[in-house]
Amino acid sequence: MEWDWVQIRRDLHQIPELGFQEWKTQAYLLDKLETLPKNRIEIQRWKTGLIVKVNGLDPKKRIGYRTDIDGLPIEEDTGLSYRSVHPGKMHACGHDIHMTIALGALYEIVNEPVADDVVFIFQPAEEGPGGAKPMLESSSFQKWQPDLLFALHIAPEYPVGTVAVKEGLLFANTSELFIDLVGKGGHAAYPHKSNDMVIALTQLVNQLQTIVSRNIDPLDHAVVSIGKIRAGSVQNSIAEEARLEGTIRTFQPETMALIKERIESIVKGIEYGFRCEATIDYGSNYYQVFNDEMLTKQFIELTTSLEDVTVQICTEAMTGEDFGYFLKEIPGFMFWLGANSRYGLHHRKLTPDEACIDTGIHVVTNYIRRKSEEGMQIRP
Ligand SMILES: CC(=O)N[C@@H](CCC[C@H](N)C(=O)O)C(=O)O
Repeated sequence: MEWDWVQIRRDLHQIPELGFQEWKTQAYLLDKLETLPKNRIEIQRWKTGLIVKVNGLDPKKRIGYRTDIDGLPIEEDTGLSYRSVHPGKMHACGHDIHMTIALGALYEIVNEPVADDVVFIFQPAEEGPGGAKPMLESSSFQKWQPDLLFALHIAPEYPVGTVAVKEGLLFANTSELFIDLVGKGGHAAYPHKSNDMVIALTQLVNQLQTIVSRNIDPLDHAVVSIGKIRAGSVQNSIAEEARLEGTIRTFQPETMALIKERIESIVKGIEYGFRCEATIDYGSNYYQVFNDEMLTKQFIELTTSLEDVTVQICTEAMTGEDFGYFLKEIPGFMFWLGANSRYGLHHRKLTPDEACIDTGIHVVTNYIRRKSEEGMQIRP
């Protein structure tokens, strides 16, 4: 049976689910896989994710391809007829496209198998709390652990038909950041009898913004972004509690440690200065995405030879990806796939051009086929 990629993408787009809650998504993927010849594939469920092995004709190695499957807690504002039916949740990072491309490549390989086994990994919780690390450590993953692993991420800023990649560091080290402040609430007319957490929080936000500008070597790179703040409950009451939520990004692991040290000092100062109590939680931390040099070089060569695909060498980005944990253990790489959207990743109006799905399937399938033609070899 022929699959309609655009329809699949739209179906998935409508049902975004947060990390480790991707039950409907898993059921949808299983429904599709159910229609494939039973003797060609084997499936393992892992939490809300899936690991699917397409059996090779004469397997000498396992080639792995990974997609993430979760959505974000963002209210969609695209106005699309197939917009999210889950209020407050959206596929705003392109994982609906990623899943469709994975299904597409899987379908191609099932219909025209290669010599080697090909393992397709549908990984939950990339946006948080992080599915890659526990999945990598699971017995399900280890049963079919691939010898090499690759993945893609859509890139709204590149036109469709573009693959952007580089050897070595591609994505940053990341850490989430949650800080809670507790002071003393009271009537807005009696500020001297309270410890106002609105003031403490705004001071804290401003002071955190001095870390990159004043403590980090200008030749190094780092980001401290606060994406959400919350304090108080009503306009004429002094806020007793406040919370900020953000993220830290660095290219060097040591810079991450330095930033955390500075955050802790600043928070101590806020506690002292505003007579409040603070707690810091670093949430989930992701290891940098570091592309294997030889495999990336070879991927560039193999992809450059494709008609209608332009390969660009990009610079590293401050985005994070828990795919970095896989690459720490298994040789492989990640690349950007041009998706041409006026609005960027994590934007409520993100609208990737669906034409990128065909390019993605083509690039991924071509790499798997060419790699399998090499026999035992993993490295070029
Ligand atoms: C590609 C992408 O956008 N990835 C996310 C990964 C989230 C990491 C974590 N939740 C954090 O905020 O630190 C990103 O935000 O870069």
